[in-house]
Amino acid sequence: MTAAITFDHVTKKYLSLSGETTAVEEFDCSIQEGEFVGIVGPSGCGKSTLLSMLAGLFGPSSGEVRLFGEPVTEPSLTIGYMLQQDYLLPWRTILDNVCIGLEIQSRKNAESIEYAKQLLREMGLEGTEPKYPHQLSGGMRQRAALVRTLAVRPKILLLDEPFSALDYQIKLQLEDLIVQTLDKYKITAVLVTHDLGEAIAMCDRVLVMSTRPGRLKNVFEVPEDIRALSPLDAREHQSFHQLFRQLWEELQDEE
Ligand SMILES: Nc1ncnc2c1ncn2[C@@H]1O[C@H](COP(=O)(O)OP(=O)(O)OP(=O)(O)O)[C@@H](O)[C@H]1O
Repeated sequence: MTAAITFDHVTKKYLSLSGETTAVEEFDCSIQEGEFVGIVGPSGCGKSTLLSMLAGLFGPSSGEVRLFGEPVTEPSLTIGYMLQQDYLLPWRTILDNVCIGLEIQSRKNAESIEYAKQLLREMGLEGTEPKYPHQLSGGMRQRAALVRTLAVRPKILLLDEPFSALDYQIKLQLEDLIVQTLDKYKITAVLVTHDLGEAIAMCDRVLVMSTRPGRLKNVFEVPEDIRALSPLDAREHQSFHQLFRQLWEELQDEE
């Protein structure tokens, strides 16, 4: 079966006035359709660089990045990208904000607006359609950003530390919501995070990267008994603590 995502011997070097930086080196990995994969690693090891290449923002210096078997050459409509900041436009209502991707792609119509409204309801944002971003809490804004990303029906969702600006309780609620949504809409996802617990509680597999230049150092499968639980309940499970320690020790060697 063709993988949803393939990194094939990917190396990325940045050139700047201060010289050349090899961010990622010989990174090899395949992610199957419907899988949810976490990437953890020391600061600056190239995690965001990997997501940017998946999103088609720039290409690798060598090697190839493929989506469903096709080389990535430009930003793809099959990708949704969610960042730490919500980037909602303050002068637009929530409904107009969540429809912005549909507008850009000339796909805004009665059916797609109804779908956006359905997503707002599923994210617990019913009634916020006519409001403006400043009238919403941080957690609500981030949920609105998630709706904006999902409204264009991406096949792949990239999450770059999407919860790091939120308080702990809101973060756990959002983790749960995202896992349910990915499952419901059969979306493949990649999560970059510094929070090992978050990666274990949400993902099917966790990739550990080395210090820069980032290489794939190890891969940990999240046991089925954790994956069957909600991100909140997973944190109570014995296997969660074992895996947390393994990941922690793996990363200690890298700091
Ligand atoms: N546009 C750029 N030009 C030059 N160097 C860059 C550029 N973008 C990133 N880098 C460098 O490449 C390396 C990898 O950066 P990247 O942001 O991908 O790492 P990261 O693992 O996501 O980091 P963090 O965990 O701190 O967010 C870093 O050393 C960074 O300074």
